[in-house]
Amino acid sequence: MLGIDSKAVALATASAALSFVLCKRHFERLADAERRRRYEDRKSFKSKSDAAAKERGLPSGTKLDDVTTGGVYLWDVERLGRYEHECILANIRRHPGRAEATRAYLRAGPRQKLHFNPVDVNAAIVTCGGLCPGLNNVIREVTRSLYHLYGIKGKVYGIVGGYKGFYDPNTPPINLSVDSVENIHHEGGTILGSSRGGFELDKICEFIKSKKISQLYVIGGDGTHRGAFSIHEECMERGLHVAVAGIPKTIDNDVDYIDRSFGFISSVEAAQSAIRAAKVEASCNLPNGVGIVKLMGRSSGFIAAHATLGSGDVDLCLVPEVPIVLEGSTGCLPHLWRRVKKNGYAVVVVAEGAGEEILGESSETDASGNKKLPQIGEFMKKAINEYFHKQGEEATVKYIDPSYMIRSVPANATDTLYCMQLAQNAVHGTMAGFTGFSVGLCNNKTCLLPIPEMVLTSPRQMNPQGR
Ligand SMILES: Nc1ncnc2c1ncn2[C@@H]1O[C@H](COP(=O)(O)OP(=O)(O)O)[C@@H](O)[C@H]1O
Ligand SMILES: O=P(O)(O)OC[C@H]1O[C@](O)(COP(=O)(O)O)[C@@H](O)[C@@H]1O
Repeated sequence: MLGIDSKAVALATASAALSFVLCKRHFERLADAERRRRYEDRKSFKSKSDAAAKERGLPSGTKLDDVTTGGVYLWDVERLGRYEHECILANIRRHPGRAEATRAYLRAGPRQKLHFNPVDVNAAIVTCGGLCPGLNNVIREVTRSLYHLYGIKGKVYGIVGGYKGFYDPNTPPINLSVDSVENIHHEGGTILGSSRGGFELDKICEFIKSKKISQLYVIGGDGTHRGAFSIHEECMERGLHVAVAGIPKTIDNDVDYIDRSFGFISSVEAAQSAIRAAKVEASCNLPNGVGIVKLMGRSSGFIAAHATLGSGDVDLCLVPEVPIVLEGSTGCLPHLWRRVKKNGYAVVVVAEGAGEEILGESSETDASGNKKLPQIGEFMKKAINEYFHKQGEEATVKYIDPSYMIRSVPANATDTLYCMQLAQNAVHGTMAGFTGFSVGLCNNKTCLLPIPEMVLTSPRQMNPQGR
């Protein structure tokens, strides 16, 4: 009797273990398939954007390995010994079992030898694309560095309203002086104004030539940097003696190679008040309150993810990098239902570029050629209402879109300091004669970065599986 029972127990245990293993394998296979699908999605997104970049005739990312005034600065570490400049190793991560080329960037900072005589320097500053906290700080610090650190005797032109301001008679340039920029860093936006679209290389170069400009500071995102590099190349072509420096601006934090873009931290901070408001609305409005906050992030969810993690109050965060699953065991609607049933309310943060796989890609574009985005916030509001209705209850969904409020705030102290470092180092770079470069924090050190390479892999995305 005892023998039969123990056999039965052993059999039952073995069969339970087997079904556990099979079940586990099944779920592992499902998880693998999902990971694979996401990987393929990301790969096809990247190859599409690379193909689009090629079609639009963007710079191919040529590497120059010499330090000249026309140089772009990306070196193999083995060759660093040939130069007297300090470099910062770029790709410090090593994948086990994979050989990697080591790259390094030229460290930014003042140089002993100046290429330009400060007496002869006329400069121009332009801000392009969407707004971002810190634009005024950069304008202020470039102007102050030119006059205070290097004592230039020429003019600093503020180009009004983006690239068009180089040639639009309705928006003539303004003169920037140490006095006129003294207090601008307390304000959001840009005192110069900005715009999308409009880039007439010939007219821009004509302006540069006619005003005898020898240094151009271009503050903008990947589109603006593509323009900046074209200006640099055209100036070289025409034999104009001009140093062109980019200062990367993006509220979305999607310019590649840099640790973070200026203004990003201020925006994440500004998003906190919207999330707090959504929480108050959701928790006070019965029945079943849900607060949705839409944040910027065209093709990457850096702001949404950082604001979410920084707040600790968000139940669901949707980003472009992770396809949205609405229903089913891993669906976000049942998840929200469970959160509301447990806590009485729920808070959702959604990046504006999330959910294209559900809503489809728009064929419309803005003046710069950036594609318009479907209305994911409104879509989620409707989907949540319908889901609760299907469960036999009503939800009270409040939708908040604070996008412009978040990018129009002044820079906080951290970004103010960062903007100062970027601006000063852009000026150090141009005064030393470097051109066609951008400046940014790389592994926590300010570096001069090669524009063609930087724009080739921008916009970057978050790695949802990253650490
Ligand atoms: N490939 C390019 N070559 C030259 N100018 C460009 C290019 N792409 C965009 N621009 C110009 O740069 C400016 C800003 O571009 P936009 O895409 O709106 O913002 P961002 O620079 O923030 O990406 C616009 O005036 C646009 O016309
Ligand atoms: O409505 P606008 O001014 O075109 O700006 C909206 C877009 O600008 C962005 O802030 C990014 O702009 P930039 O690439 O110019 O930094 C996106 O997040 C957003 O989609």
